[in-house]
Amino acid sequence: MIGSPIASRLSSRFVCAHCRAFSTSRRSLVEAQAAEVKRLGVVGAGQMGLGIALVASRMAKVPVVVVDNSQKSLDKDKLLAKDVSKQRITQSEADETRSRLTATTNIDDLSTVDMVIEAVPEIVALKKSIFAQLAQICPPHAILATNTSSISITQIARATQPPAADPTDLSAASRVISTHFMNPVPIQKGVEIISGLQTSPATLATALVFCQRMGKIPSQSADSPGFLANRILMPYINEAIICLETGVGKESDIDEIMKNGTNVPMGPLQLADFIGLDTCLSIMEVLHGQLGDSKYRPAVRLRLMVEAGWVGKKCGRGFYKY
Ligand SMILES: NC(=O)c1ccc[n+]([C@@H]2O[C@H](COP(=O)([O-])OP(=O)(O)OC[C@H]3O[C@@H](n4cnc5c(N)ncnc54)[C@H](O)[C@@H]3O)[C@@H](O)[C@H]2O)c1
Repeated sequence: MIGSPIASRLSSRFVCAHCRAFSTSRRSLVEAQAAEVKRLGVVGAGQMGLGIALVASRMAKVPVVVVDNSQKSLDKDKLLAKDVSKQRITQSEADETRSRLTATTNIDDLSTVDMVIEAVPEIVALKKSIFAQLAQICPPHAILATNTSSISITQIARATQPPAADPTDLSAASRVISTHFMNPVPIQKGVEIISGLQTSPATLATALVFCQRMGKIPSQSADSPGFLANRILMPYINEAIICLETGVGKESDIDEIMKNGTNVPMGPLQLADFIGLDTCLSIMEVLHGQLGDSKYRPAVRLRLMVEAGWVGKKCGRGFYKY
């Protein structure tokens, strides 16, 4: 979809007055095609899903149904407490944001949403099974979005059709799209929007407009392994891990030189810990498997860390201890 009329309509930040007028008319075309999202569903209440739910509630002010198969993930008594104590948000804003969230372990509770965003772990079979269920449970107009970091949207969309179904019946598949939010969702402005082969222009328009209502700045990528953000970011992180395992540098030196030398808030190993080493490994496997180039081979140390269960900040240990 890169370069499509829809792609160009939102990239009007640095254009001349003439082009801006042109883009504005394109933007209204998109807005005209977009459906209003009055109620959102989120599947997976981990670090990304919870962030998406909070930002949608706070910024777009929509009720959000949050589904997770683990009650532990849904028990978030202290949600937003840190933001209140750091004065990033007032107590009443936090109360209002929380009041729009409904937590449940029952995926059938998504039967009344206009859009759902899936954020379960980066496992192909799991995502496919969730989308097969969403196609059955959600209303026939609902947008079915995934937060996948690397899995093909076309492949996920195909999972909404039973295996024996006619592949040209796009009633559900045309509503599948990726809204790939960046971590941490409340802070990062960027979101990558990726259409599969089956995605309709109306689905794209609805996703673009809703992400803007959430206060995000969408960029579009083709449905290609890793899309844009992880095609660039993950080989960088993987190379940092190879530098560590081959003794080119130790953790602190690798992170400090990249932090102080490229003006990023954290170095690649610390960033990997924040993303989750399990997620990093899954993405490298997708890049390696689907692009077939040995330059995407996951670092041996990355695989070992995941095997040890040291998957980063979320478990208390990764390249650093938390
Ligand atoms: N972590 C990042 O930096 C990052 C950034 C962008 C995109 N992503 C993508 O977002 C997705 C989620 O990543 P995360 O880091 O939030 O993972 P996470 O492990 O923090 O959370 C996943 C959640 O999904 C729940 N879950 C598992 N199976 C489920 C099921 N069958 N039904 C309902 N809930 C289920 C788990 O209980 C957990 O709460 C992945 O696709 C990942 O690639 C992650």
